[in-house]
Amino acid sequence: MNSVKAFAPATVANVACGFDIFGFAIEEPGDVVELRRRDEPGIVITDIFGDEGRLPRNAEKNAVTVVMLRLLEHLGIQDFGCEVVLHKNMPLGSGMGSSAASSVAGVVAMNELLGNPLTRQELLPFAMEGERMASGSAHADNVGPSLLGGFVVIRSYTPLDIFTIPVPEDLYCTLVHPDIEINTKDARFILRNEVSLKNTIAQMGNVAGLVAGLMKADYELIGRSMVDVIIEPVRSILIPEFNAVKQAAISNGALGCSISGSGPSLFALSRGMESAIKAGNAMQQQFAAAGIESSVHVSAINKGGAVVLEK
Ligand SMILES: Nc1ncnc2c1ncn2[C@@H]1O[C@H](COP(=O)(O)OP(=O)(O)O)[C@@H](O)[C@H]1O
Ligand SMILES: N[C@@H](CCOP(=O)(O)O)C(=O)O
Repeated sequence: MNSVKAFAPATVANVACGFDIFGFAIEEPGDVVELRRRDEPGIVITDIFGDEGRLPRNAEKNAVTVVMLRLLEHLGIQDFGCEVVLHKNMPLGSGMGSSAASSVAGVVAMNELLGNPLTRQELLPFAMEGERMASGSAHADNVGPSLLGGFVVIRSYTPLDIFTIPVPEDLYCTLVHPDIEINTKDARFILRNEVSLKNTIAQMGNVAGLVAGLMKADYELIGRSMVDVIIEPVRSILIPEFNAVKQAAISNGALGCSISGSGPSLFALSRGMESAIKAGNAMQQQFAAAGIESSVHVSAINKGGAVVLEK
């Protein structure tokens, strides 16, 4: 095989109460990567579209290629050469798992080009290395769902224990990206290291409630459990109009609303697509009233994750 094209979707990490342990992918947008074998050794980024020239062309510094380098090292493959073209289909520092989508598309495409030596689950640690490079932390709540699809739970990081749980068929996500940028590294740096016992108890109740609500298709329970008493109060300060936009979503029928990943995007979950569209319109209008442009994506939960488009 000489060339491969792969797609990896955007993701919503944390899902309110599950900092670093919950995430799901949406259908669109997603990054697309094209790999083409070349005779000379080395991984070379030949083109990146959609990044306004902002992303590094150095393979060690770009999330899409650093994962390929680590995979080749692990497999003991030397003198391998390929050209990489990245189609960057989402903004950087968006809270939509932008770096993760590149890492996952990169590692899936490379694995395919090599004849699939590793399973999807086995690719996860390599995709996490892209997150380490981009944000200083190898968190799996974006790369996990982008790679595997479904609603992902990371029970443990050491050892890595990750699984998916079922979600109700009629559950829809509204993802609203205001036209501002927040770096995940910065948004992690401002978090406190200590959590009170009172907040730990509240958060654990909501984590349990959200898992049970999703598995039992209990929409009311899902909504009641989308409460984050630890991270959201700190990070929401970085997002202009956060409270008003969240309120707009809930007043317009969303089950719950919180920060997507480290922000600035907000996500809401709703029962049914119509309700999700209505919440999205209200959220966008609220941002617009404050002079902030935003884009809205409405999607079911993506069950399959990354896909090989061509080979
Ligand atoms: N292929 C890539 N796509 C997106 N960001 C990348 C990529 N490669 C490196 N980065 C770096 O990662 C950082 C953005 O990642 P992050 O803040 O996690 O964004 P997001 O919250 O959207 O995932 C930026 O510093 C960017 O330069
Ligand atoms: N759990 C991470 C998720 C970051 O998501 P991103 O989409 O902002 O990269 C965190 O909250 O830091």
